[in-house]
Amino acid sequence: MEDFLKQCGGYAVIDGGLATELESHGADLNDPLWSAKCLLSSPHLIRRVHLDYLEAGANVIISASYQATPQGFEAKGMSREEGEALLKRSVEIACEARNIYNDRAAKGSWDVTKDGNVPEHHPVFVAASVGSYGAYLADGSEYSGIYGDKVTLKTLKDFHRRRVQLLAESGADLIAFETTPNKLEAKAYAELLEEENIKIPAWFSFNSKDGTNVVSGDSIAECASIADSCKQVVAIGINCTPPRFIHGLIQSIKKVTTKPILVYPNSGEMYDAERKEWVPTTGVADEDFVSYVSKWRDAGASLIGGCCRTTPKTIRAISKTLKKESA
Ligand code: MET
Ligand SMILES: [Zn+2]
Repeated sequence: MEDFLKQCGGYAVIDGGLATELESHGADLNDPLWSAKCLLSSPHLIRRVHLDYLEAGANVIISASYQATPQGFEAKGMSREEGEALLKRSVEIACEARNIYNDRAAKGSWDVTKDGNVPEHHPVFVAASVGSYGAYLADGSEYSGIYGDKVTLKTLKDFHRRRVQLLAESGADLIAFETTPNKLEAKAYAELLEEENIKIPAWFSFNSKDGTNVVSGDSIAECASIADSCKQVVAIGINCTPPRFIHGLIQSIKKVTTKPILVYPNSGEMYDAERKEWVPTTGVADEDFVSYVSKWRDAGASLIGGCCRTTPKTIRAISKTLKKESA
């Protein structure tokens, strides 16, 4: 990760919301598989959104496997082999987007973007997304972190094991454990990475709704410490959390780790778990989002991007800000 950050000029740009951007291109993700539904119906659209993020300046693109699980595909009537192939496909699509991007860079044949910017060629990592158990349940519990007493460390490890094994062999550069809502799940990830002797690095990213704790109420310091103790973890941070909470969370994480810190907040809009939709008007405008970027960087974040409801426009603005300041 240190080398990669150096190649990126000190700071890396993470992509923006994948699922919500797919939706704004007309994909209907009202399904337990969420963005993974597009692996079946419109892989070309996933590739296009990855490419849009790359051309906007992203150094890390995150695959469409957030809510893709062997268990979820099986529930759709697919065979084990079909489900596993689709999971790997999510990473292949991201790698294809990177190839197209590198190819265009080599030939200098960019699509000039709407605002007249010519993209620059930059290093790219493909991250394989792993959403939480709560994301698989698709009942909003990834934002409550409350799984009930029946869900133990073993339940979570068994649930995640196969997907993690598959993604580790998929050609991705790292595994992105995203939107982790509690410390039990962080512990499950850390133990799995060691038990399975996973060869690619990982990042652990948590979500918060109060700026002090992760969504379950577990302390961010405890969660970040679990990540810090795991040797495969190369970066620790926060995603899908309103921008206003990020600064304080970076400070809390910094107290317990020297590993790079990543942040990719959502647009600040609220998610209505019952209606399964984002409530507009509750968020911050792109310009306001970007005005936070240098503060996050100064507080100690070295990978910065956006999560749900952020767009290539947000990412382009983040990239410009970071570049300006490291120049
Ligand atoms: N990388 C995932 C996405 O943008 C993160 C979702 S957080 C609920 O689709
Ligand atoms: Zn999100």
